[in-house]
Amino acid sequence: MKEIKKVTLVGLGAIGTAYGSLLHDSLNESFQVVASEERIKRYETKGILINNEPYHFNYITPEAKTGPADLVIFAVKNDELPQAIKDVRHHIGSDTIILSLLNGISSEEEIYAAYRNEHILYSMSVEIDAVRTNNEVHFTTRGRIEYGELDNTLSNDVLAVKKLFEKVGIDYEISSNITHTMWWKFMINVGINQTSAVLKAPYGIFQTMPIAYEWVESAMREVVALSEKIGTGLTEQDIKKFWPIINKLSPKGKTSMLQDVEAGRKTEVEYFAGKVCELGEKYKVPTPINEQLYRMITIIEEMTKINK
Ligand SMILES: NC(=O)C1=CN([C@@H]2O[C@H](COP(=O)(O)OP(=O)(O)OC[C@H]3O[C@@H](n4cnc5c(N)ncnc54)[C@H](OP(=O)(O)O)[C@@H]3O)[C@@H](O)[C@H]2O)C=CC1
Ligand SMILES: CC(C)(CO)C(=O)C(=O)O
Repeated sequence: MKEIKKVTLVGLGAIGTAYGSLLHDSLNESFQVVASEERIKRYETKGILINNEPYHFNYITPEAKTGPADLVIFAVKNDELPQAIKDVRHHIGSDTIILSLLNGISSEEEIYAAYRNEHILYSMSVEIDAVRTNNEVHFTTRGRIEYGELDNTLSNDVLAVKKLFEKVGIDYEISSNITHTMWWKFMINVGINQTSAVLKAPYGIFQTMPIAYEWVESAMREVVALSEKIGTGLTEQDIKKFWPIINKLSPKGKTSMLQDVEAGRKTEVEYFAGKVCELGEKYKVPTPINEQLYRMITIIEEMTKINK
C-alpha cells in the first residue's frame, strides 16, 4: 500500500491551521505550507496562534522547485483557488493524492481541470467550529474529514489517507456515498452559512431561536429539491440530520461566511446561492429563498467596499 510521507498544505486559515497543526506536530519537516513571500513574512512576524499556542510551520514559496508531495491539501476559499492551484504546481506529480477541503461542489472539478491528476479524492470537513481573526484561530472541535472516491471504492489512495489520518490524529470518516455527502454539506452551507451571514448570528442564535432555524431549513429545502431532480440522493431526512450537529457546536462559533462578512472579505456566495440559482434555472426548480439570499449577501459585500 502507498505510504504518505510528504504532505503539502495551501491555505493556513481556520481550516488549514486546525488540521495543519496536527500534521506539523507529527510529520515535522515532511509537512510544508506553500505561501508567497509576503504571506511568509507576515506569518513569521506576527506568528500564528492556534488556540493561543504559537505555531511556526515550514513555509515554502510557490517558486521553490521541490519534488512532488505524496499528498496535497487545499484549504483556501473558493475565490482563492485558481491562484492556489498555480502556487502548488511544484508539489503535484502524477502520483500525488489531492484533498480539497473547500466547501461547495466545484473545487475538485476545478483542480482536475488544471492538473488532470487521477488521484483527487472528494472530501469535506464537518462539525468543526474554527474561527479565525487575522492570525489567530480558535476552535473547540476539529470535527472530522469525510472523504472518498467518486465511485465509492476503498482504493489504495483512500486507505493511504486513512493510515495518515490515524497516524497524525485527524478524525475521519470514509464516506460510503461521497456524492451524497458532498451535497449534504453543500445543503448545510447553503442553509446556515448564508442565513448566519445575513443575520450576523453565531450558532447560539440558531440553537435557541426556532424562527431563525426555520429559515435555515427553508434554504436547505431548495437544495433537496434540486438534488431530487439531479439524482444526488438528498431527502427531507437529510435536513433533519443537521439539527444534532449544530446543537453540538459552540454557541459563540460562527460560520466561515459570517467570519468573512465580519472581516470585510469577499464571501463564497457565488458557490452557494449562486450555484443553487444556476442549477435551479438549468433544471427548472424554483429557488426564491436563495435568490433573496444571493441579493442580500451581494449587497452586504458591495456595502463593505463602499465603507472601506
Ligand atoms: N471556517 C470553517 O469553520 C469552515 C470552512 N470551510 C471551508 O474551508 C475553506 C477554507 O475556509 P477557511 O479556513 O475558513 O478560510 P480562511 O479565509 O480562514 O483561510 C484561507 C487561507 O488561505 C490563505 N490563502 C489564500 N490563497 C492562498 C495562496 N495562494 N497561497 C497560500 N495561502 C493562501 C489565506 O491567506 P491570507 O489570510 O494571507 O490571505 C487564508 O489564510 C472554505 O471553502 C470554507 O468554506 C469548511 C468547513 C468549516
Ligand atoms: C458546517 C460549517 C457551518 C461549520 O463547520 C461550515 O462548513 C462553515 O462554517 O463553512
